[in-house]
Amino acid sequence: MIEVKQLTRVFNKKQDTGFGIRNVSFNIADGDIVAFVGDNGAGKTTTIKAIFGEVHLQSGMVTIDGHDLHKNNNLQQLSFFPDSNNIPMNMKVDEYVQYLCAANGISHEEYFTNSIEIYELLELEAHRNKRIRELSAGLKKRAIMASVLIRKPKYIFLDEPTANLDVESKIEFIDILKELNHFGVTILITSHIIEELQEIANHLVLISKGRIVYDAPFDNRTEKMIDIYRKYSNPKKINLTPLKNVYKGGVM
Ligand SMILES: Nc1ncnc2c1ncn2[C@@H]1O[C@H](COP(=O)(O)OP(=O)(O)OP(=O)(O)O)[C@@H](O)[C@H]1O
Repeated sequence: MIEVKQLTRVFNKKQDTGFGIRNVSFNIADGDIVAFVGDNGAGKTTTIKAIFGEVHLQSGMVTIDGHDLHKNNNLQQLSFFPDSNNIPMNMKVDEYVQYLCAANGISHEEYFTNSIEIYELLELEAHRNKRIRELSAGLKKRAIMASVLIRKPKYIFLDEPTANLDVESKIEFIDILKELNHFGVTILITSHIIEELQEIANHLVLISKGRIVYDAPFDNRTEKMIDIYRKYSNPKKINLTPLKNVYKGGVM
């Protein structure tokens, strides 16, 4: 179990109005697929980076099975699937994967054996010696997925893994996540495509303006994530008057 406790990071001095996250707390039980949902700028990436120790916190801590996540190599049980802009573009795919394996205590033998299977799964074999910046958006996501899967982590945190993917690749990624969960991998995933989260999540955490506004188990057979989002995230209703003013005389 991962316990996220009272994480606070505000990015300017005005604690009341500054952007960031405030007292973010929620638990991730082993075996869960947590949908972490919020609008642009709500604080999802900041929270995930804070969990991985990549954001300096003003307060809060994260534990794994009751122990500090950031001590005794505990963090190696987790793997982060970052946004494609946050990966080293000049590295070759295989260099990137090997680097992350080495940094997370994976032996060269394990990297070698697993990489053969995972490159085959993700159809990356022909691209492993290409620089990441040369890859299409979809292939970059596959390279990141390879770096995650080869390490066989117990927990995976995915920040918009399906953004920019075509429909077929999205379905493949979701199928991979479902299968990983059957193998006992615990998952936290952010996405703006709520339909795909509806399909796989069994726990929903909503964040709005840096605060958790909803945190509960989710049953996709009886609940609609979009309805919970509308109720708790309080999305602003767009003022359509300017559009009506432009179009009131009819179209060209
Ligand atoms: N290093 C930083 N310096 C200043 N402000 C930051 C920094 N990192 C994040 N923020 C601000 O904190 C808020 C939360 O950003 P974050 O990237 O966590 O949102 P998000 O929910 O992941 O959004 P998106 O869906 O657009 O990716 C935003 O207003 C963002 O501008």
